[in-house]
Amino acid sequence: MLAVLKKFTVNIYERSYLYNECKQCWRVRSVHLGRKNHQDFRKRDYSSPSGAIKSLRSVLSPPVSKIRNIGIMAHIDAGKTTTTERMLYYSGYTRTLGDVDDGDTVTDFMAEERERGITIQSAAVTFDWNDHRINLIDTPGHVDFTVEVERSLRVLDGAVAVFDASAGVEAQTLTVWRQANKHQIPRICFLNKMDKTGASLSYCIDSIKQKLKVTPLLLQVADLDDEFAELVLEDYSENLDSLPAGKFQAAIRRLTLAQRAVPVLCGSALKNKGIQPLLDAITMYLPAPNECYHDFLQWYGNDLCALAFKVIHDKQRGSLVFLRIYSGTMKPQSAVHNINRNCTERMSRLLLPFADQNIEIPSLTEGNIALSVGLKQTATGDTIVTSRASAMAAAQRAGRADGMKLGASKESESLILAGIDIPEPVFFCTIEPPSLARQPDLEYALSCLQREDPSLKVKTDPDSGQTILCGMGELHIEIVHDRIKREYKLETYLGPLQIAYRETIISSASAADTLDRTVGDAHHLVSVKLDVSPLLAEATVTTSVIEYAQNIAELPKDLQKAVDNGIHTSYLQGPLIGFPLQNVVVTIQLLTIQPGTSMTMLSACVSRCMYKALKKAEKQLLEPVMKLEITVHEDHLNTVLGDLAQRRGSIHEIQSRQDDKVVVASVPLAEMMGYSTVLRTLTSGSATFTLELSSYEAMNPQHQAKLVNKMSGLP
Ligand SMILES: Nc1nc2c(ncn2[C@@H]2O[C@H](COP(=O)(O)OP(=O)(O)OP(=O)(O)O)[C@@H](O)[C@H]2O)c(=O)[nH]1
Repeated sequence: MLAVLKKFTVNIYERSYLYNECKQCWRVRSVHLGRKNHQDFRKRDYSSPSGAIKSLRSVLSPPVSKIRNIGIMAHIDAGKTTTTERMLYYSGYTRTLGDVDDGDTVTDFMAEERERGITIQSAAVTFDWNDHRINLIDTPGHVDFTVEVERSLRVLDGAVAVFDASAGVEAQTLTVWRQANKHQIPRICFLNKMDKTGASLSYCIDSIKQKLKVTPLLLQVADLDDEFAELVLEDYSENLDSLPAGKFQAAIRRLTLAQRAVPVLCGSALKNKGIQPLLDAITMYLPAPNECYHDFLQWYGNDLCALAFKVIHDKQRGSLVFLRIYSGTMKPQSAVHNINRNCTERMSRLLLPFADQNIEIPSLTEGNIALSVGLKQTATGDTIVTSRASAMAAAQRAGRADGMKLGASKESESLILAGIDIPEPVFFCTIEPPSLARQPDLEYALSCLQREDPSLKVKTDPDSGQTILCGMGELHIEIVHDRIKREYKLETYLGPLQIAYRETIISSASAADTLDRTVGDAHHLVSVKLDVSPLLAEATVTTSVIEYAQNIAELPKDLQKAVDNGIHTSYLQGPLIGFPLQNVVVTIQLLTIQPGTSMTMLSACVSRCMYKALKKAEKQLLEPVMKLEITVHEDHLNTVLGDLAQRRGSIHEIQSRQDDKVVVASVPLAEMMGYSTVLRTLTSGSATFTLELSSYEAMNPQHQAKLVNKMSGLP
């Protein structure tokens, strides 16, 4: 069987191979469709949906083996939204074909998405295909929203990677692909835009092999090439019986689930080509929820365990929480327990995001995606169970399973389903309401948005008291600003966009400090001596690292916490221009506290002492350096490279992609402000780029001095 399957991976230009492949492709489909002769296959109409719109009454919980929780992931503009719209249309649940260019798609439902033509939030959509329930999660392609992608990947059992067939594997696809590898998600590839000039099957297959390092199984050629399909179906039809198609299908499924190979299909969503075979492939090759192993399921048995993977705020219904149910049953009008927030709250209604409507349902079982109404505290990434008691019981089982006695907090930690890696924001700016009286409205809007989007951080400037918005990119912050205006009817003012620098030290220093203060009747006296030194670690450490000299006896917990707090406070504001520290280790050499001294005074003294030590050390400013990938026509290459040189950019590689060049470079973020406009002007709008945080790197002394002067208000 494997020997035969290998034919899928050999030179795709060989006619004999192509014949074999189409033959098998046809066989797989004919078995799947339950059609026994070629005539039937040819009659299948791939250009219009089957029958009238389906009755939504048929929406009941299907058997778990018939559920597919699938994500669509890709580079920006590869056609995810168009593909999703076509799937809904062909599944028979929507009557009209939505179009991103006309702004009337089902999944891009936020106003910003419809206007900008990009997908910002992953929206779950449910529909049925060939007796299977498909829960489809559309994920955004823009690099500012990688957290959205990660969040949706967490709850998927399989994924479809959509490619622009004229571009092959692009930067963002690679990022999302790696994220999918991390979650071990079986995938199939859909080479979209085959209708486009410059679309190349061979180029895409090569780039999938080279960049994604996977074995592609090409499953579909015949559907796109009528002449070739005719050859296979008519002239060679007598020779098709050598291999049972069911075995082929099973082998492809095994390879896909084991992630040893990736089925590749092609089509054109815009021209309605290849969507039905893609839906067939999703049901045939991607796994059902009960085929995916999750460690924690053994602890819950039949109890409810679900993960909140998305929160949206609806004006009428309040917050709507998308949940992936891993075990048990969810019912409306019931209380559920949130392990992360240690609170119990009531779910009023349970909905199924079915096609373009939300359908009220009496219950939903494991493997499904539900939309709940009424949960007021649950945020993205929270774990939901039946009750506090069931969480405790599961925690005990988890403890027993590990064969060790776990502390209470450790037990509950082990029950929180794996969280999402949230990268540190690189941009920030102040945000102000139109008047002081509207400050509470702003705080409310920001707290709702943060519940939806964990990559959005909100802080208060300790000196000015201003609210600071921290985000993943210019677009991210711009969209938050737009949403506050649109959804919360609040006109806010953003300060200039600033870069989140970091600080570190490159030499050690020591300091001592004593705080002696009487407040009312209480006398507080504390003395501290400590050293700060650079932490020589390969990885970046942004949390405080504290060590105690050997002569210091183990501190009681409350004292230790007060010391931690003091150091943490200094860590948040470095000595140069007040940016957070990284890679600094603090060693407490001496600590004496008079009984009766408050913990706040202890923290204040430690913090002040650390600041003194940091001031003495040699300081270094670190700036975010981005990985930049620009796709540009070769005519504009030199102009783009010249411009990059002026931006302190280092070029790593220039790849050829047909008539285009792909420039891979690293550039300090400070040089990339407003780059999209500049690039558009330089290349007459023909180039595209992606930007992603690569690392924080030391600034050279001149740039550092210039920035420090600027930030300190010096000429
Ligand atoms: N020629 C051609 N264009 C397509 C095809 N599919 C989508 N497009 C166009 O490509 C553009 C992007 O399509 P979308 O469906 O919004 O892509 P997306 O991947 O969802 O984009 P983001 O949500 O921004 O990441 C639109 O202008 C579509 O009309 C196709 O098969 N052929």
